[in-house]
Amino acid sequence: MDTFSKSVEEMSINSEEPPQEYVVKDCSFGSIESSDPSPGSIPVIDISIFSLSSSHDPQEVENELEKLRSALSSGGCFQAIGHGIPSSLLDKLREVAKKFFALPAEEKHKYSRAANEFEGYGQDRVVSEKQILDWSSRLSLKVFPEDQRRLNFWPENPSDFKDILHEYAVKLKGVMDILFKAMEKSLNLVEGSFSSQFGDNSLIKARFNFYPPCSRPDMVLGVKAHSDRSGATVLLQDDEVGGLQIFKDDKWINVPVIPHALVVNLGDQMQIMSNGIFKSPLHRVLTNKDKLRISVATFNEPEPDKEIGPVEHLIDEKRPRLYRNVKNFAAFNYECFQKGKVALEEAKI
Ligand SMILES: O=C(O)CCC(=O)C(=O)O
Ligand SMILES: [Fe+2]
Repeated sequence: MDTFSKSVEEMSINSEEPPQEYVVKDCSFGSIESSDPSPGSIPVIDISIFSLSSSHDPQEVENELEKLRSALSSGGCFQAIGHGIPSSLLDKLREVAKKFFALPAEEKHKYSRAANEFEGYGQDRVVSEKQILDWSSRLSLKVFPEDQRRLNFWPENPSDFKDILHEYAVKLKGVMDILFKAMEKSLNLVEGSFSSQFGDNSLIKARFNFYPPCSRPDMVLGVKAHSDRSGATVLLQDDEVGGLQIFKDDKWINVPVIPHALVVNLGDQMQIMSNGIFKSPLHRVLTNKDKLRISVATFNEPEPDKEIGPVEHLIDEKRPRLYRNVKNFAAFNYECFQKGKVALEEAKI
């Protein structure tokens, strides 16, 4: 068996030196050591204030909307508290994820992803020989629309995996709705300016990330620097182990672990819809020598066939249209990636 087909889980158990394919050589966004270890400036926003049932003072709401607008137009990222998803459910979601990744390899391979597909269990999609591989395994599942679920990829073991993911996804959809309304309000847009662009059958995809310990955290990344191709991404981090970093003001900033907060970062499609006002941040994940890390990312994407583009109200002489309309951005993004191009740049006018 060549090193290429060995899983990171296997290599981690044997404390193997990572093969060349995993070693980050020339990173155009700064080397791994260039990380700024100082506590960063990722804002924490109490989003309970944005919910319909909230009876807060209008000035207080206004202040929080301003905080949201500022977070999304600078770093493109914040930590949401007051989201209303019970802590016990978040703990259970991390628990079923841990149990799944702890299964024997043969058991997990029942859910293996086909080479050219995104759903299922596996590692990076390899598109070029020069590609540096991520030190992680993933399980990707489409959760909405519900009738598009491919349940053969949803683990039978642990037996409560499906129910817990479903319960989380339903609650998360509610959180996303609140967030989109707040984002629209924060830019004085009419309700639906962003959300209606997603269509009635918008997608929510979940990605369970597993980062086993790595003997060379100085040379290998859990996930290479990337921006998400989603509209918005909500991430449940590990409750103990950090590693996620956001590129902000030309520095890598650590996203602190707040066990029951949800990290919200925008994806490329919201940068397009907001005509570049909101940012889709570059982010990456460091590896850890001793501890494994788990995260669950959920991506909200427009219906693939729906054309999206900058909201008219955000285009004027001072801020001319930056992006053209695009559709099926996920496929477009993948195509660009294969050609070594950046999708967001290619969508520019
Ligand atoms: O594991 C994390 O903290 C981030 C994962 C991520 O960026 C992704 O799945 O797109
Ligand atoms: Fe990401």
